Amino acid sequence: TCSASAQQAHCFFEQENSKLRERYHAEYSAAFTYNTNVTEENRQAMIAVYAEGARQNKLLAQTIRAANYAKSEDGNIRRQARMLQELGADVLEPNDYLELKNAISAMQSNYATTTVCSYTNRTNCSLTLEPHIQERLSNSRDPAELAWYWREWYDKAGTPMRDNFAKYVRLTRKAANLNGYRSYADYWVHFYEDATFESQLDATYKALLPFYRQIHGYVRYRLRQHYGPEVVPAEGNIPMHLLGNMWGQSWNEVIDLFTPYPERPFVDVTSEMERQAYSVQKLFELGDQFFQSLGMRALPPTFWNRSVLTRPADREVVCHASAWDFYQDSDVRIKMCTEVNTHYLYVVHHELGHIQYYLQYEQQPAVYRGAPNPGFHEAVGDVIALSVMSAKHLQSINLTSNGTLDEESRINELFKRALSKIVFLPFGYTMDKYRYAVFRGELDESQWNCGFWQMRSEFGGVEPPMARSDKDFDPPAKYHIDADVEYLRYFAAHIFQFQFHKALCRLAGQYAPGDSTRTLDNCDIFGSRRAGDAFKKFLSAGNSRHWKEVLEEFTGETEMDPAALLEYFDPLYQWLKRENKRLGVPLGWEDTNKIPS
Ligand SMILES: C=C(C[SeH])C(=O)N1CCC[C@H]1C(=O)O
Ligand SMILES: [Zn+2]
Repeated sequence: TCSASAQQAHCFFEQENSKLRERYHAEYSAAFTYNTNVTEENRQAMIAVYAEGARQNKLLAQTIRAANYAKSEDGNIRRQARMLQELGADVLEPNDYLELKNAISAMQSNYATTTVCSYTNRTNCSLTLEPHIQERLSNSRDPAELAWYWREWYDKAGTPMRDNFAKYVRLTRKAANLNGYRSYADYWVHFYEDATFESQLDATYKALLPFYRQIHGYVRYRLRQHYGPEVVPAEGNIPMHLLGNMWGQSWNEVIDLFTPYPERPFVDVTSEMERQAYSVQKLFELGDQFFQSLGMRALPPTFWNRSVLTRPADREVVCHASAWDFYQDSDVRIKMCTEVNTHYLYVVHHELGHIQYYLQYEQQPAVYRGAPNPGFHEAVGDVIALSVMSAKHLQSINLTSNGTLDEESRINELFKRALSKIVFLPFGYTMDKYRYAVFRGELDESQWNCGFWQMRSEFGGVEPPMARSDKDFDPPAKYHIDADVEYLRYFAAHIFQFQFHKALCRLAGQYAPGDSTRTLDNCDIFGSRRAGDAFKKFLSAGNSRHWKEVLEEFTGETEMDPAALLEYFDPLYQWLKRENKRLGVPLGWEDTNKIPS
């Protein structure tokens, strides 16, 4: 046993980490069974396994506290002790814990099983978000049809979940307070190990707002030209049902409505993939080959036979894409309802980024098998996707003919990328600023819905297609709000990914400051072992070291910094400022009038 050995603390944590491996394996196995077969029996079984894990984690935290390991003179022991003492919801008494897990899984089940009625055939009420509703939001150009699907989804996926959400707010607040946090928001932010991270979030949003206002103004102007002044205001909020995404978080699905140079050739990857009869399997093989080209890990055989990569015909699943680590040796899987199109080409790479991170840090003790900054985990796949989506790479895999773009095509491409990367920022900012306000009691429960839309308007200049009130409850119409998934990680990832991209492109010889033949937006790191080595070193540390240390070794920086993002998009930013001035496009927006003032 450990007590005899001189390295008592190390022996203790080695033992506990091997037990954690088995507990995490059991928890993620039960959760995967539920997520890939949404039944009441599987939901209950998952909650039972989590409840047992919570009981064990509580005992472990008490033992660590009693032994005062958090004060050890060994930094590694201190770090592990501090992390394992953070109990989160596990601190709750068993009945509160069960009530919380039941509320969250009820919201997740509702989200996963909600179907809506067809606009064109009201007796058919079997339409699912993926693929049916998303296809209509991307391809319909009828504002009435788009408003129909928007309202159907929010009324059925959001409003019925108000009581579960209220329970979730009450019980997460109780857990946070029992753990010594002022609120669940403060508990969420502590994972960034940086007391100033929330103010950096505010500063980054403000730094990018001028660029976003240029995009927002131009899109509103072009949408108004297409749909007319009855549908799109000249200076007000953009009605979000026109933007090609249920939550207005990315607008690239409907870029054909506002392509800067519509006569210029466009890299329409979706139709090219269809023409070449691409399979779902092929999308994952592309991603797998990319990581292998960098000298990184190949997908293990178990990935291919244990993942759920398309929606099964015979059972309900949680379609929202996710990557899973079963805390064994290379037992990693993805669950998603993949379709063959550009959107899922991105999502496949995003999820494979999580998988690669799992594989790179799997030698770490269980407690360190995670990212030191939640934003890192969400950035890995996106960095690879930045190379994949470049004209140079798409040509190398025969998905486009021209690998180098003339200035006008380049503006089209940069605009399309900005419609997901820049447009996303006010959305991501609002997802957590709203929940922080709710968790901190700054937004009264009577204002939970109107406050949500007020913030979407204030920070992003978008609004619902029709009036909403506090009889509605719209936030749970977004997966992450049902599933208790914090969102700052995605905002941070949208900034970090350009810092990673710049460092990797430089290592791959694909980028040099001031060299117009090697710019960030046409860099493709495919095949670069130098880039791969640096990425492996960064990822394999897992959560064993502070994120600023591993970031500095990787990119030379110690902070989240939008400079690389702004450099990537600079040609577009300059173009938009000139074009909006030339067209007389008004910038900015007023408060929404879709909520009672
Ligand atoms: C693809 C995933 C699973 Se981690 C996701 O939730 N994402 C990826 C980008 C933003 C966010 C979203 O869909 O809201
Ligand atoms: Zn992700």
